[in-house]
Amino acid sequence: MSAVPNILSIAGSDPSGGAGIQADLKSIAACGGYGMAAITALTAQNTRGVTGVHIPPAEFLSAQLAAISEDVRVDAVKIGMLGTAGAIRAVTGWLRTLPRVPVVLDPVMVATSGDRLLAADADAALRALLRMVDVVTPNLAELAVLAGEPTAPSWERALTQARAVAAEYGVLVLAKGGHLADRRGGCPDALVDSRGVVLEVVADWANTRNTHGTGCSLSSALATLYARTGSWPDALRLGKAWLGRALADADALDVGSDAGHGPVHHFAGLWAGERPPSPAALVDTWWDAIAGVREDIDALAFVRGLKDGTLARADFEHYLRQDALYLRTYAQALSRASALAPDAGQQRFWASAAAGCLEEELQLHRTRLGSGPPPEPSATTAAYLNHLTASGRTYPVLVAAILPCFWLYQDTGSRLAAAHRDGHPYADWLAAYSSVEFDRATREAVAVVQKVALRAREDEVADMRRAFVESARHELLFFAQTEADGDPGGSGAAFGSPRWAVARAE
Ligand SMILES: Nc1ncnc2c1ncn2[C@@H]1O[C@H](COP(=O)(O)OP(=O)(O)OP(=O)(O)O)[C@@H](O)[C@H]1O
Ligand SMILES: Cc1ncc(COP(=O)(O)O)c(N)n1
Repeated sequence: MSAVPNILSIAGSDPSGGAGIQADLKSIAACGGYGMAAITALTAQNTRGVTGVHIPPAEFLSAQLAAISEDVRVDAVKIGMLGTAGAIRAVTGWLRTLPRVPVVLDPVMVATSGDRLLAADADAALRALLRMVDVVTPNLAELAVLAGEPTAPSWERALTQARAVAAEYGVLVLAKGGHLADRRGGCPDALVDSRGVVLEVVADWANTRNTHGTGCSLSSALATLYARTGSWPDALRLGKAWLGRALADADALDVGSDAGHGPVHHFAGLWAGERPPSPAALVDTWWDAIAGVREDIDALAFVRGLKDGTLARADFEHYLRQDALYLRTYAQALSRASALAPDAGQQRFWASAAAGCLEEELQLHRTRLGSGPPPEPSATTAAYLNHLTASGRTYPVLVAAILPCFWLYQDTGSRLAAAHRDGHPYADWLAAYSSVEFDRATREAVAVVQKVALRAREDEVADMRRAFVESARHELLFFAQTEADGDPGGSGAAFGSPRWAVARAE
């Protein structure tokens, strides 16, 4: 069996190419699927609105669907504009003839332009179809119609409506925040079941008029990515990241007049050399993979003592001395990442992280330890440094190895920050790792590594993930080391040598 899933869109045609089956086929291809389309309706529309709708007989829709399923394995279905109750019945009848297949329903009722795309008498048929699908993806107005309420005035209310719809129809509801009036937070979407939110993802707002067809695009991306991953939350994470890229670059296309809403750029990532979204390349899944390491870090006597202030001063100073050694080499790793970076933005980010690491974090150590001679690295420190050094051969693996030091400190630091109180003996440490600046730097580091992972080859992505997990394990061991198991003079060969020159020469 091919690894490329066959995805069927049952939807209307938008001849201007931004919404409907045209958007679906582009989205399916961009997300790594083979796209098929059974057409429910022809619209005459452009970026400014719909001027006509022609609906072929429902029997002809049934004939298209039968022709497909008699010959082609269908791995997932996306349903968009249906137009009439007759078309909906044709689809429900056809779905009953199939073996179990994942279905995403985008309940297209009204276009962004305000034009009606579903007959008023089709309501009951649509509700019957709802019971047969896995996920329904209404916008705020459609969600309100399904819930039988006025449009939600807030995101919290939308989530309550989504939960009610999920319970009534036995489906997952993807509530979408694209039409939220309050734009202070990012643009949220949430996958909701009858018990509440399963996953919420928040994207930056794209500052563009060109949002025509975002709902069509997201729902077909979801169907495709579910067929590839077998997980609705993963499909949402990947689909939302992909759509964010398509929205961010929408203005690079020149489709329609300024008065209209143009399409998103479905192939923005692919044309820039990225691969179709892949779950392995999702940095969030790496983070999930180290959940056990994170729990172990929280459970360490060292971390608990750091939090409540009971940690012995000698243990903290031993840790700090090793950390000072570590940070000098870590700054070299950051500088090497800067040297290898493919563009000026990433080059600057890593260079400023290296400078920040040397200036601010080491300052903390100097204040605490004075300026005595550097100690020898313990075996634990040396092992971590050697891992960083060995990871320095390629940029993708290096930045993946660098990331846990940001992410785990930001994560641990933000939770320890709650323990901050006047007179806390380690207040300066707690403040350094829970600062707004460190949060921002960590978010940017995650975003850069995510960008690199999406461009990397599959074997490189696997190496990146391994390097990330390995660094996370070293972080745990680093926190866990105490004076007692340090081994001054041990395998500390890595420190103090021009390690990147060594790494290159190997
Ligand atoms: N300006 C924006 N910036 C970022 N994401 C957006 C923006 N507008 C819409 N989205 C995202 O696009 C997807 C579609 O959301 P929306 O709520 O607009 O649904 P829709 O109305 O069905 O779409 P359409 O505009 O195609 O009708 C969601 O993932 C939403 O979060
Ligand atoms: C054929 C067709 N299907 C769906 C939509 C909804 O998309 P949007 O709300 O972005 O206009 C549309 N305009 N045309």
